[in-house]
Amino acid sequence: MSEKLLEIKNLKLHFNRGKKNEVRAVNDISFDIFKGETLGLVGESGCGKSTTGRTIIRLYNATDGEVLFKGENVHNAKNKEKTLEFNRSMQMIFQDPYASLNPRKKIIDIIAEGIDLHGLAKSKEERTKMVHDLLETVGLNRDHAGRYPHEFSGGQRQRIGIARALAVKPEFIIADEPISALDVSIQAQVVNLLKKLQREKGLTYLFIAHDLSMVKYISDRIGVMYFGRLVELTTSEELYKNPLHPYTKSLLSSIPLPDPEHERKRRRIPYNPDDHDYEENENVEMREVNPGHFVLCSEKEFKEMNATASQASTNS
Ligand SMILES: Nc1ncnc2c1ncn2[C@@H]1O[C@H](COP(=O)(O)OP(=O)(O)OP(=O)(O)O)[C@@H](O)[C@H]1O
Repeated sequence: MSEKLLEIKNLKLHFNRGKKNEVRAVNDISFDIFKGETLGLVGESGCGKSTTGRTIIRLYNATDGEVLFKGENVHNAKNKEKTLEFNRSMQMIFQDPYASLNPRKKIIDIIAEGIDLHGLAKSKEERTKMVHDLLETVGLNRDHAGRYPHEFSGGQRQRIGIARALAVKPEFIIADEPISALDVSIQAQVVNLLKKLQREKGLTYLFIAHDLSMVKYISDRIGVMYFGRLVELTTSEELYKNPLHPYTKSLLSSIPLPDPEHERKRRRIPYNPDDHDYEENENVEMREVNPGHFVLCSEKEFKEMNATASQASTNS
């Protein structure tokens, strides 16, 4: 899993740029996404997860920085064909499947939007067959093609959203809180469908979530965001076992524990951002504290983390 599908380099997205009240929704973040992996992106509401996803996929023009897809800059495509190819290769699944499905369109036309746009079907029959196959792929059936969005449950609508994304044979899918609007009983079904599709089609996911237990289950690696910054990035296992950034520690301590006895004693570890002078301190960057484990820190913090890590390994 070492081939880079996407490289996000010093990406920035500021709203109201140049004016007062500028919101640095994405503030200089860099990371790679490897082919075939699921990279989870977590953090509290408003930290910039959705804006990061939307900027990667070009729903927003980046204020600064680069997004490379297979080595090519997606914000600066060299011609119209390239732009269309990026549009096709990178798809998005949204949180609220109802809001993202046109209520006046039949399911067949919703799913076939991308097929039509990219001219992927040679005939009407082929278009219909493609939609029928897609419906079956996502666990629905061909009879659903002639119905309208309001005739479906939340989970079924999300399956329709997934079929629409798959219709153009993408390589990379951003799933932006795809299960948060669904009943808990349905959430695992949709996540399992996404995992199955990933295995079968070799898809790569950026999975945006604030439910920390579900994101652990689906992700190979997880990035933690705080106020527009990526503060930590490592494998799911390592993140939960050995969180290093104080904000990650605080965020993980907010997860309720299943055992009522432990849950009663659980306290959220406070996080004080004033402990880090990130805006002023140019010395702060993502540093690799352990192999593959990146933490946003100053050189001083980096040395302290390394000293703690070697102390821990001496003691064990
Ligand atoms: N279109 C916009 N115009 C101005 N500010 C925006 C816009 N969209 C988002 N923001 C601001 O950018 C910041 C990041 O928002 P974003 O939606 O990316 O966060 P998030 O982590 O995805 O949150 P949530 O989990 O609530 O979706 C927030 O301060 C938000 O208010």
